[in-house]
Amino acid sequence: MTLNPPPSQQTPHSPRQIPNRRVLIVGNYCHDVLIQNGAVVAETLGGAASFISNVLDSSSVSCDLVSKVGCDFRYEVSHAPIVVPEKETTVFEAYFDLGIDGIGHADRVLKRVTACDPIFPSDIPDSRFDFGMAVGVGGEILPETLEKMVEICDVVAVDIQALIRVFDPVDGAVKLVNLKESGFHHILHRIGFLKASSDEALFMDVEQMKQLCCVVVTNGEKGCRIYNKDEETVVPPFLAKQVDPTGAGDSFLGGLVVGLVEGLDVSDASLLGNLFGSITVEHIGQPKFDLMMLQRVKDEVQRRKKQCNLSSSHKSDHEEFHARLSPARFSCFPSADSPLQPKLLVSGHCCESCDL
Ligand SMILES: Nc1ncnc2c1ncn2[C@@H]1O[C@H](COP(=O)(O)OP(=O)(O)O)[C@@H](O)[C@H]1O
Ligand SMILES: O=P([O-])([O-])O[C@@H]1[C@@H](O)[C@H](O)[C@@H](O)[C@H](O)[C@@H]1O
Repeated sequence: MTLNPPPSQQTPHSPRQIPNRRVLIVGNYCHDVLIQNGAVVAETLGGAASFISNVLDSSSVSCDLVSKVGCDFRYEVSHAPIVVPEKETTVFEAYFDLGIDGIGHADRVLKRVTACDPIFPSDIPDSRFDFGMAVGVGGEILPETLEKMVEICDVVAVDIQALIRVFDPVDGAVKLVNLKESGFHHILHRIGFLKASSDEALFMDVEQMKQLCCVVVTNGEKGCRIYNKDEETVVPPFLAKQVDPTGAGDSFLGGLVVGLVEGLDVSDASLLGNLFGSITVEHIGQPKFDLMMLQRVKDEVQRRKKQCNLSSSHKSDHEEFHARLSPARFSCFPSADSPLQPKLLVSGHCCESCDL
């Protein structure tokens, strides 16, 4: 599958002296508090920006990151955030035993407890980028922020959660509004990719959106599905032992963009997304990717590119690439038991039996 750039991105930009920087990530870091049976079981660095930059850094893809936190921010990160003195860092509580949440996760109810400042257009550098990633978690991406991103980036990938989340004024519970009523609808024809989980996809018209941009719908252990104009592609998952689902969608998007930056087509890049998503659910908080696994992935990506250059008939065949990427072969399952395991552990599923 090849991507048709949106019309706004088909026109060449005015001549530039300075080459593009690679990837711009826009979204706030946050503090995540994981709660089970009324007790805090873990406090971790969160926010889509943190999971995505972890994937990009691990894959040696250079990125700039624009994120805001308060003075209370308590993590050392490789991409320094803007510290807003009078504000607190965004905090999310994730409850793992409250049943179905407002956004449909059977295993997680999210509440935004505090919110740092939005990210304004003036916070974003005036450089040009190959890829922009609009990945807010707590409502920090404004329509004018996304407008600036589509101006300065050749292709923009958007996580729908950055656009459609609203927060209960009393307890901060996350709810979703339809994309049409989100205040971003007028910009959507200018973006390249829209990523949604299967629960979030219920809040948009996929048939309409796939005519405007490439839509990627993730579906947990079942992998993902790509909708691009009239093409639809199912991309199979990888085996995983789920411990904590937090960050899977973010790492997926990181893997997708790594693949695109490396020159893979969208369906092959989505396989990388599935791979990083599957490894993320095996960890609490930020996953540390195994160095040997990362090297194998790099080698396989180069091999795949050569293969696709030699024969266009390979392009739609995922099976070999999928088998060679399979993390089961890299024995990267976590070794230690985690405190969340008894409740959240999902036994591994075989990708061959996927019924997506
Ligand atoms: N239990 C799992 N087993 C294997 N892969 C998973 C699992 N959960 C998530 N993933 C991978 O991570 C991606 C994103 O997960 P998903 O749960 O759909 O997103 P979100 O975290 O936004 O709800 C999936 O498309 C899949 O590739
Ligand atoms: O799990 P996921 O949906 O990919 O993404 C998560 C967000 O939904 C959540 O708001 C945030 O607190 C987590 O750190 C993570 O970014």
